[in-house]
Amino acid sequence: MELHKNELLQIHITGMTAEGFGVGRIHGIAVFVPLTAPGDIAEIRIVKTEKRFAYGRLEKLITPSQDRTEPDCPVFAQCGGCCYRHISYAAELRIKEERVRDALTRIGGLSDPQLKPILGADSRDGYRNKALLPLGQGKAGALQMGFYAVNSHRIVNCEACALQPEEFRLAMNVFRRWAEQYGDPVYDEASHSGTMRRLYLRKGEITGEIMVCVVVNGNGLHHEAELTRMLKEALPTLASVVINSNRERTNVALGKKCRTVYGSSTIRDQLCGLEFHISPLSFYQVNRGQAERLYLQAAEYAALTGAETLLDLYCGTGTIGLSMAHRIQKLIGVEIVPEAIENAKKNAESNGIHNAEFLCRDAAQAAKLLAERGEFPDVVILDPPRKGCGADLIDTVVSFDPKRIVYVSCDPATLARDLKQFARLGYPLIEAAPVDMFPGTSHVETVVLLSKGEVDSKKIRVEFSLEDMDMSEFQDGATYPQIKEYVLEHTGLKVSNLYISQIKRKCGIGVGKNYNLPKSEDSRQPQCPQEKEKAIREAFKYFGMI
Ligand SMILES: C[S@@+](CC[C@H](N)C(=O)[O-])C[C@H]1O[C@@H](n2cnc3c(N)ncnc32)[C@H](O)[C@@H]1O
Repeated sequence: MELHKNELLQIHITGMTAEGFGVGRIHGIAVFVPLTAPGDIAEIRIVKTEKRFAYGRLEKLITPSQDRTEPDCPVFAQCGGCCYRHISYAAELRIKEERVRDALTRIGGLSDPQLKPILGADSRDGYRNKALLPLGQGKAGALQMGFYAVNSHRIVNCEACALQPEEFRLAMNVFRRWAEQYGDPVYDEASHSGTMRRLYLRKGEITGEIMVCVVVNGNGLHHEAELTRMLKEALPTLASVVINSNRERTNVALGKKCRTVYGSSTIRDQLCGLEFHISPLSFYQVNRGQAERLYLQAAEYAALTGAETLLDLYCGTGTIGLSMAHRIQKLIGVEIVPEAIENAKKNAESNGIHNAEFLCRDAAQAAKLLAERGEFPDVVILDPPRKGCGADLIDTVVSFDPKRIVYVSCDPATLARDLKQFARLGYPLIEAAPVDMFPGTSHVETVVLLSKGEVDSKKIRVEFSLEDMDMSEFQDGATYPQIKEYVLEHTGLKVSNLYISQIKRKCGIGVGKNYNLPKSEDSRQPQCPQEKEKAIREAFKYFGMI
């Protein structure tokens, strides 16, 4: 049976995708429907069909899921920021925990991963200490500021975001007023013209210090002094106003150059009883309260005795390692962003920590350098960006022969991929603990312990069968929607299932025997253009499929 565009059908939603779309099956075909929830029985209209799945639009709820709640945000349906404001927090946590388990079994090949119950947050709202808000021009010329709609670069205008603290609402308000009177032209992505690209806000939750940064296509703004004056009036704890220059024609949000217009070039916050200085370009966990819980879990897994050398790879401003520095002999932190390393050194000094060394390098290169220096850390902490660690780094980390490896990840798919390699090299997963760092949104963090030694063979069996899986329409590794999302996010290109399946064939990755093959020898199927092939291959690499 096939599904047809515009068909009106009934569906029972049984699961949720990583992007936060409800998913159910009609005639055995998976249908993804935004704004639905597991347990919903709904009337939907098919809006797009692919060979093995389809997208639907919610038309009418017939029987709502018991998990449903009334969304408390006026732009929830349009905004790509949150995807769970229509269900209870308990249901959100259940879905996220299941997502981690699913990645560990489906991608990581673990038949029965040891998973702790997910660590939920005290509050779903007001937790974000950082917001990077794209700016645009509305139809009537008004400033647009908010988040992008799902899978697009269309700005959903927002006056106040529930995830953010009150000071960000005030800063946004001031910026709008200032822009109306004094603002430079808003940046236009298509023509790469105009000046104001983003409003970037940060808050030190404990100190209350606020940083306001404007990202510009150029060197500055014509009326910076006016902006500072208006911000100071509205925000008594304003500590820093910064201009970030980003002249690149890319989706990368921040440029490399910052100029402080007012106050300090950093703001301060406290984490695990220590004080941290944070530059605009340095990574800092967006949910401070949950970061403390995550670090506590990481410390428990690290099981430090006081005698160890601890290697903190991807250390940012040094937060994880420094929070454990009093329980070790020596800390080595590695990070690629120079400003973050400067912060880390200052953070060690201002907290009176003298057993730390920080290296500004690529993690894989630094690990090799340490091996050459004959430094063999006893415990390694890894906290990479979403793309994960990569094979080279994993090899070097294993060559240190550490007692324990603690891996903190913000992407269950790449975590699972990397765990598979660690397991092959003798470091199986002992336990994983999901932590909800980003309530309301689709993201979930996980901290895991890997260790050598005798482990129950049942827990580390690395094999799986597609037939066992509930989501059997998916191929090995990432799903087609995940690949599409990755490609769109990283290159701005839209790729079809046909193109993905063509490149899968080229790479020797299994696709269904007749999946997307031309119906006859001489039928003229469009061929994936080179640019898209490159982007799809990058996505395959990212998900560990090649
Ligand atoms: C998820 S953050 C973790 C930061 C820190 N551990 C924390 O908890 O705040 C990942 C960090 O890795 C850094 N990074 C990205 N690619 C890197 C690379 N190839 N080598 C070293 N560091 C890298 C980023 O700049 C960022 O600070």
